[in-house]
Amino acid sequence: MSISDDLSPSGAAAGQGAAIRFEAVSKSYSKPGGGRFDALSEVSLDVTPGTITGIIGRSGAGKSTLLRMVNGLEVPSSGRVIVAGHDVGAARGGALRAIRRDVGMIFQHFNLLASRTVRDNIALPLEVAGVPKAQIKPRVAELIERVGLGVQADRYPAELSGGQKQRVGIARALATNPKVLLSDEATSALDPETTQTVLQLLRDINRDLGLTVLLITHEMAVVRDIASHVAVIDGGRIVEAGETYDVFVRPQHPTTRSFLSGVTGVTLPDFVASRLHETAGSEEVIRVTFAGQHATDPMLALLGRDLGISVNILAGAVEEISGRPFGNLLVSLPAQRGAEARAYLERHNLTTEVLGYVG
Ligand SMILES: Nc1ncnc2c1ncn2[C@@H]1O[C@H](COP(=O)(O)OP(=O)(O)OP(=O)(O)O)[C@@H](O)[C@H]1O
Repeated sequence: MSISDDLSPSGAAAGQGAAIRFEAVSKSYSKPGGGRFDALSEVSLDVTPGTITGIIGRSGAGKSTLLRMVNGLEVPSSGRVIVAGHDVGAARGGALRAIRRDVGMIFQHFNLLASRTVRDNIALPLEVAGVPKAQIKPRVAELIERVGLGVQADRYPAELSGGQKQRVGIARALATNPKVLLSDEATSALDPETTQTVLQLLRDINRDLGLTVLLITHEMAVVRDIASHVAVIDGGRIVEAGETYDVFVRPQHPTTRSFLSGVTGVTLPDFVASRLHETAGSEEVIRVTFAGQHATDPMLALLGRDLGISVNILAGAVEEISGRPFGNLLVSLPAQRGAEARAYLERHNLTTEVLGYVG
């Protein structure tokens, strides 16, 4: 059942166009010793229908609080969360239940019932929704097929691997045909290989069902691998948001940069990192980011040819984000020519960032 079948029209005009809209959402909690603590401050974000959108932040940044507002598990202290045109915080009773049917959720620790088989875990939301038994059976079989658990259908959670448990979680979340799937660190407890298979399943579901996926994570690699859009949250505020590719290529905020330094290739070799300092030295160490068609351009060779500046390559990688090439190089060059070299590279649409100095 869709939300609109069940809800009063009062909120219907709100949040048009966005699958989920956060409108100046704040949340504060009482502190044990008195006073208030702001877990979220004035968060505004539109999640485009059909996208996979990642919210990334450190522990305590407010990710879970934000996610849990989408299905009404948390209520904003001020502001509104609009899902498919309806104000979640204002919904009660049948209206809130309808929203929850339209918003599936998967969890880091799977949250399966140990006493129920795979089949019966997946059936649970349908039972709760009052779906007739005769309809539950074929629906569960279809879901088991979709997540590739045919062999395990009659096993209990304790007999499954982490990846299989998460597949059950995904099937259960899809049972009521939601429009939105929330993912709360769904791959954080899984090894890298299993993570990739679960991310692939989420991608397939997003593509095949046109479902909007909103995921929270503290790993930029997850965002890179799956999300078309990303919002970076820091201290309860969104500090940067946009298409993943743009945020990777032109990160604006230091928090975004620090998340990116773990994934975009390229960590400084130890022998350079240990000598790096902030005050001027004879060699400047810079990060050069290449995007789109420039990823394969021999810009550093041109720098030598046009300006006579020779560059040492310290580390580098070219990868693909949202199907587009993206390269990242760490180089050192003579510090007295640094500004000139960076201006040249920027003129050729590369992005540069000074990391420090050696010598
Ligand atoms: N019920 C609550 N009462 C008081 N403080 C809370 C409550 N829930 C969350 N907080 C606080 O709000 C802040 C944000 O918590 P939240 O769980 O949203 O962060 P998070 O980014 O999801 O972190 P993690 O990745 O560690 O789960 C934290 O400082 C947390 O301690």
